[in-house]
Amino acid sequence: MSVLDDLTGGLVVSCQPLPDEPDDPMRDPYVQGRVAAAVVRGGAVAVRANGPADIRAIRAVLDVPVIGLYKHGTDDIFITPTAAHALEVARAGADIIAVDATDRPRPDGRSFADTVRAIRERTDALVLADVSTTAEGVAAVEAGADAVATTLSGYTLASPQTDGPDLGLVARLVALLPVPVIAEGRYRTKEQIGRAFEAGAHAVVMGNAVTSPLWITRRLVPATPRAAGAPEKRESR
Ligand SMILES: CC(=O)N[C@H](C=O)[C@@H](O)[C@H](O)[C@H](O)COP(=O)(O)O
Repeated sequence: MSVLDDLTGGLVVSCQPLPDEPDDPMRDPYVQGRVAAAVVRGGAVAVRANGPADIRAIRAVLDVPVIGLYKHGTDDIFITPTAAHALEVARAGADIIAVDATDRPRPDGRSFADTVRAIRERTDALVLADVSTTAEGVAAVEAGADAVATTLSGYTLASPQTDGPDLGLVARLVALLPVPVIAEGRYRTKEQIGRAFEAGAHAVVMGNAVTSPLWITRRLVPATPRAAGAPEKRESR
């Protein structure tokens, strides 16, 4: 029995401030802990969170599985770029560590397979490979990943740049891989969640559409007459 079984057929909610918004008022471990508690009360089977401080704050108040990651740096690979980042995530209480497994150079020069080996030597936490293509998913499993997520489709040169989720990638990975495939990346609606499960997803991760008031409000405001001529990034006081 693995912690991945607890995610089966469920909604995972990603509780993170907006990455490109240093002043996102949600950037606060206490706040993310409350957000995580709320989504679990609403039925989320697990949460995904970024950085040791947020992961610790969430772990302190919740028993559900935590998928942890550590966004760091300005290189292409910034989701848990090294084994050292992964171990910090595990120490903070994550059960599953999300690691960029795309086919791009890693900042420390190691391969994804080496990174997984180094993680395995030091922790029992599982490794979730965040990929953008079918080939990356296959390679990630060969390298020892316990599960694969479509998180990075749409964010690499090798993947389609679409507004919606990459449901085709979910289906292709499910057909090829012996490990759970998690659908993640731009899921916004119940219909998209349903289609991901029809494609064989083990679980679906939803982020900003649930947990970012800043992101949600910015998408709604342009529909109002007040928005005409208003400065683009206006925040409420
Ligand atoms: C590409 C990248 O860095 N994705 C990150 C992964 O952890 C997060 O910034 C996303 O918010 C999250 O995965 C899900 O968010 P949404 O459901 O809004 O796509």
